[in-house]
Amino acid sequence: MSTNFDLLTNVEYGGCSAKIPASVLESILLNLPKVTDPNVLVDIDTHDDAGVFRINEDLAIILTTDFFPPVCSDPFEFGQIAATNSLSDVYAMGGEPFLALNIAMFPSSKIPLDAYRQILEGGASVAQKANTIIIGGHTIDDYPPKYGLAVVGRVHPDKVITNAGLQPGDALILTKPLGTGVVVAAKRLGIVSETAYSEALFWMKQLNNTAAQVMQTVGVKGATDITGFGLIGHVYKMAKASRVGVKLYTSKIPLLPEVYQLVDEGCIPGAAFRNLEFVGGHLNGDPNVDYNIKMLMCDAQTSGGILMGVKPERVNEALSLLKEAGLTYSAVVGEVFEGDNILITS
Ligand SMILES: Nc1ncnc2c1ncn2[C@@H]1O[C@H](COP(=O)(O)OP(=O)(O)OP(=O)(O)O)[C@@H](O)[C@H]1O
Ligand SMILES: [Mg+2]
Repeated sequence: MSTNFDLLTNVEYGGCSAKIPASVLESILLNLPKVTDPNVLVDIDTHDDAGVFRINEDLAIILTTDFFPPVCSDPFEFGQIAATNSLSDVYAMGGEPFLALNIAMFPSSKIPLDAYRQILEGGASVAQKANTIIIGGHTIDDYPPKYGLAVVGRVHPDKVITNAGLQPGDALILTKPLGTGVVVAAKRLGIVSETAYSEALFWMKQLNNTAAQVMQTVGVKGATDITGFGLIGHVYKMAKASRVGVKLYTSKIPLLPEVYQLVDEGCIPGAAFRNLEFVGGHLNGDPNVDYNIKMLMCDAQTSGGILMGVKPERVNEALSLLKEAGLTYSAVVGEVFEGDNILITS
């Protein structure tokens, strides 16, 4: 029998907005022992999406894990979104996932067990779509529930895409609309329409697989997926790792339906303010910049799109391929320059 248990009644904040603030994470990771193995192509030094290890001259493996509390009411959809988000870090590095483990925390005495079954089924359905085999997992009794995957992917060692690979002159393309954090907060408050909520869920369930293929086709070297630190936070991390400056255009940012109005009415989740604080003095905004869009650029995304640096001569090709693949909101949202600041202009 299937139960209809509303997971959102059980969490204060879910999805990638449950991550600890980026500045706190950075200060903790600084103290971990340094990695010296020459086969480690990417480690935590550059705060990238996943670790990459070279097996031989034709193969490197990508390893990543992500899990979080519910971001939507329906258990099956939560499983789908959490799995899509976990797989995303492999795609962001230009790879193809193929193996995974379930990682789950579930309060077996507080929530009907059937909801757990549905979460795992949602995850399994996405893994299947991504040609990824789930070969095991781990479950802890814990409240609130949390779910995600540990994923192994593969990539050619010369085709690894990193957050340190942006080059001055690159155009920045974003593949999904922003505002999932705002929509989920508004859903809890009962102030978002069912249509806008469904649209947010639709985008959180879209795999970043086609974006990864397009990146390889047009020779992208620098990319990341936009998640808990928001567009601004992830751009700042990329700019720092790539030693470049980035300019973002508020008028070009793709947004989910209703989110501009919701932010205008004051529906701004706390994570957005933490992300703005993280970038702090490195952000130089045009004083006339639209405040609501600036806050949406800070909104913590769950299972967000890929932000990729594309050579100007390949931009039209990349945009057509992304749109043909159904990523209809894909747009150039900024550009990379020699420097070290994040500029926001209209
Ligand atoms: N407990 C930890 N131990 C070691 N490294 C960590 C730990 N937590 C995070 N990291 C590292 O910090 C960096 C940033 O982590 P974060 O989870 O923000 O990246 P991410 O997986 O791309 O996020 P998202 O899944 O939201 O896209 C990564 O290099 C990650 O491996
Ligand atoms: Mg990531």
